Amino acid sequence: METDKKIINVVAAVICDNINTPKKIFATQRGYGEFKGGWEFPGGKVEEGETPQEALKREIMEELATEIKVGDYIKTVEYDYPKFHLSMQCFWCEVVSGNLELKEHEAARWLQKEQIYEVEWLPADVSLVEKIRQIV
Ligand SMILES: Nc1nc2c([nH]c(=O)n2[C@H]2C[C@H](O)[C@@H](COP(=O)(O)OP(=O)(O)OP(=O)(O)O)O2)c(=O)[nH]1
Repeated sequence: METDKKIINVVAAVICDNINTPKKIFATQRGYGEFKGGWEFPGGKVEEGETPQEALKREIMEELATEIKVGDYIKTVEYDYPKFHLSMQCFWCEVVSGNLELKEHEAARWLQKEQIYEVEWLPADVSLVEKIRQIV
């Protein structure tokens, strides 16, 4: 990793049907910006003073108008994009209330194990997706 590169700290929610026995995961397609059209796990940048869990709950409420429960930590993705270094903490999550309305995203899909590579994941997500595929 280049030392002069900006580090962006992000949290991502792997929203699943059931946190104890996940069989389906919720993927979203970015609706704007540099990575528009790429598929990801909803989430975003952690703000100062927030825990990762607080950041995730805030982001999912903003992006999907949905309240989530944040469960176990999955992994932290470290990925060097040309313009920044991404450090992304990922957690299993479950819907508590709300309907996963797409406020910012272009599209969304619930994916089962065998469908997981049907969408074009952002480059940073590939290692996470592989780990999840071994679990669901
Ligand atoms: N939320 C999320 N971001 C991801 C994933 N994979 C990945 O490379 N990213 C990148 C895309 C963005 O550069 C960054 C997330 O920041 P963000 O969601 O706040 O995105 P943004 O650039 O639209 O920020 P902003 O305009 O809202 O400030 O991390 C992922 O699975 N989920």
